[in-house]
Amino acid sequence: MPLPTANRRILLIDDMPSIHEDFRKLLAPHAGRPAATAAASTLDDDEAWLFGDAPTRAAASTAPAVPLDADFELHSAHQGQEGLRCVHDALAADQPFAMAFVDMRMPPGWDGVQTIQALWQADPQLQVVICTAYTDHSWAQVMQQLQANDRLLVVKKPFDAIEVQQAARALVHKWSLARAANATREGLEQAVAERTQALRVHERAVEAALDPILITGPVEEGLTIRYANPAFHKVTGYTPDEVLGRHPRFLVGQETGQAGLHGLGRAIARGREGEALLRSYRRDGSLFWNQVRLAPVPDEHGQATHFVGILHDVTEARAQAQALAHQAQHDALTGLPNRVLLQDRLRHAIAQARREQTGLAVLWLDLDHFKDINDSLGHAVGDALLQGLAQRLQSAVRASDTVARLGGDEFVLLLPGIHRQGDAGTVARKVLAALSTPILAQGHALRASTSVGVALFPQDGHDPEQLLMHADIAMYRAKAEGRNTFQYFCGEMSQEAREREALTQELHQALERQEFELHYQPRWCLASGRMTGAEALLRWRHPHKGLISPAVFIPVAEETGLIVPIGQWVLQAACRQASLWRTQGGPDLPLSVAVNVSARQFRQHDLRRTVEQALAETGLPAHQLELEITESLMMQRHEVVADTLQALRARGVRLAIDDFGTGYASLSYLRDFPLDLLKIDRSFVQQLHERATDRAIVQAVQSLARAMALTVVAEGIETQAQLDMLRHLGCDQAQGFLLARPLPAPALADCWAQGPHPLLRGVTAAPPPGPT
Ligand SMILES: Nc1nc2c(ncn2[C@@H]2O[C@H](COP(=O)(O)O[C@H]3[C@@H](O)[C@H](n4cnc5c(=O)[nH]c(N)nc54)O[C@@H]3COP(=O)(O)O)[C@@H](O)[C@H]2O)c(=O)[nH]1
Repeated sequence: MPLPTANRRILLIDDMPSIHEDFRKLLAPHAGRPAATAAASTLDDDEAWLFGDAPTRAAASTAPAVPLDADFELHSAHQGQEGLRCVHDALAADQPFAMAFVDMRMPPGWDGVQTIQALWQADPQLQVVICTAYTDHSWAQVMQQLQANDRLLVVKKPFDAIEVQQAARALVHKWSLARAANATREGLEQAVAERTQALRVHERAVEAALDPILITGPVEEGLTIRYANPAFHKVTGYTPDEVLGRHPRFLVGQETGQAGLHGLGRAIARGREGEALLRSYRRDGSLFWNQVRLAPVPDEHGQATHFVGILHDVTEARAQAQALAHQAQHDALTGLPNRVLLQDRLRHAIAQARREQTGLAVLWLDLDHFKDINDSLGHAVGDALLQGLAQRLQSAVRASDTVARLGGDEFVLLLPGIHRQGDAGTVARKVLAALSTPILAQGHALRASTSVGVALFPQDGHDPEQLLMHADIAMYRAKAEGRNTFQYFCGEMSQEAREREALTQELHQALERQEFELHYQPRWCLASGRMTGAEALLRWRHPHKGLISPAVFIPVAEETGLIVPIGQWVLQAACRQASLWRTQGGPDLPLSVAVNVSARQFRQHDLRRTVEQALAETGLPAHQLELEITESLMMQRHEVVADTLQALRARGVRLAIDDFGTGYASLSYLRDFPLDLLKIDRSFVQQLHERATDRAIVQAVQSLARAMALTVVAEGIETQAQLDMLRHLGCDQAQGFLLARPLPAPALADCWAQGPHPLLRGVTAAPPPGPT
């Protein structure tokens, strides 16, 4: 530490003014003298100037003064009290005196001893010279009273100039040294205090840390534990006493071959930091995942004297991360792999198939009529069905196969190691068979038939996207083929899929551009031969392709949901037309109009409101509107369908079952639903002559309907023979190409105007024939 700037401030306390003069000459000879004089002075001049011829000076002159390299700064006080004030003032101004010359006898004030005691009390650093010719006390007593003789010199009068100067020089220098030593000591003390506090902070941090911390000795001493913080005990269950002196490896139990341990070992050997994830064990034997960070503590030569190990129990975080990863790759409802994981597995399976020169199959499954179940029985039942289905599928295939759910009712099976196309078909059949037994879903035994599309690697695609797309396309074909079946992908299907997509786009546009129109197929009363109503049949007047049959686009409209807005339009247009006929023909033209309503319209739309709106806007009496629904609709949740039908019926709308006899529903719906008409499907009509069973069915339907006061309409009559037979069988009404094809609205009005149908004029219905 550098010496503080030299302090040459001296305080002289003496009651004799002449003494002050003498000291000034001796210690500050240049003060008040012109610089040139001072520079030119010689030793003799100085002596003469200093001591002159005063009595005390005569004695002093015996020891001539040495020229000073610099003046001292001399301050005067003539009494002890005054001297003390000077010391106080100097300290307050942060300009302490380095030393003081104090006269021993200064009547009437304090004597030298009292003065010095007071001065030291104010400034313990002050160096003091007692100046005296004699003393009232012995020197031993003086020294004993002052008790600090290392800061005290005695100069006896008469003064020796050299002695005074040397005392001044020496004590001023001593003051500076003492001051520097003090500063150094204080600095050191402060550094030690700060360091101690810093250590306390670090120690506290280690103690308070939530993560376990271990400190070991060096490798040479076996890397044994020297310290374990409280968190170590909390996390592992081991007390410090149980671990001190042990190698930290004991935490991994028998699992000393862990890769992480090798990594840490290398870091320790190189004296570097290391990190590893270790399977570790608590005192109670339970596993915890331990993220260890190890840091050497090097000495001044870079040698590690200790290692600090910070342990982090990541068991929970790891479990959460794993759960999240699982969640990201699995379907929450069924727990099956989702699309992300499926694609990953598919990529691996393709790579493996390539390596092993084998094949694989992708089966795309879509539940038949799942939406009906979901909407009619509720989502909880739908979910339970999907869960049951997931289990069924898993047990139908091998553990090495993947069953994934892509969402909704779409599942995919990935079958690696398929060598022949037939093998995939075998699995598809197995799956269909597995689903043939009903699945119990929240108390409902549901038969979940499915349509399956099969795509094979390598022939149907080389990457996951292509294979999935082609399996999906094949599934659509399976659906088109009547569902509950499977189809292999073939090239032409891609074309079909593209066409279906294009058709969907065009249907959207058709709705916007109002390219739809309705044709009306009349229905005739077999007894009177008069037209009773007409079935509204949708047509699409395509700007380039001409008139398109609904058979082409209705299935796509149903699939895509477009049937809902299209159906709304049909209902409006049919009611408007029937109302127009009524206006034109008056009450004499009480034609009812029949509108086909698809199951999807029931599902996705508030049909009651649509019907109500159509009737209200067109003014058509409700009893002139007939809604044709299919038997499959009856399969849906009874109460919902029944409620809607009841409400419509209560409103006066008539209800007909279309294609009667082709669905799978139980006949109980005839009892449960408020029906008005049964329309016998044309498949029974067309072979009436060839098939006695069809005749029997028609006859049975007729009897049933009569018993339930329902009107029976036979549709699809193409020949006179069919007409005759139906008349014999007692049908109420007839519809078919024989009588009239679907007609544009104006043509239908003309047809009505012609009165009873020529083929039905003057004929009365014959009694039903006997059994054949
Ligand atoms: N949801 C809706 N479905 C509709 C609507 N309009 C029609 N459709 C359905 O489209 C299917 C095909 O209808 P279309 O081509 O109009 O055929 C109808 C008749 O033309 C046809 N028909 C009538 N008589 C005969 C016949 O003697 N021979 C014969 N081969 N075909 C005949 O039958 C169809 C009417 O059938 P159906 O509805 O079952 O009474 C068809 O399924 C329509 O339902 C619509 O607006 N919405």
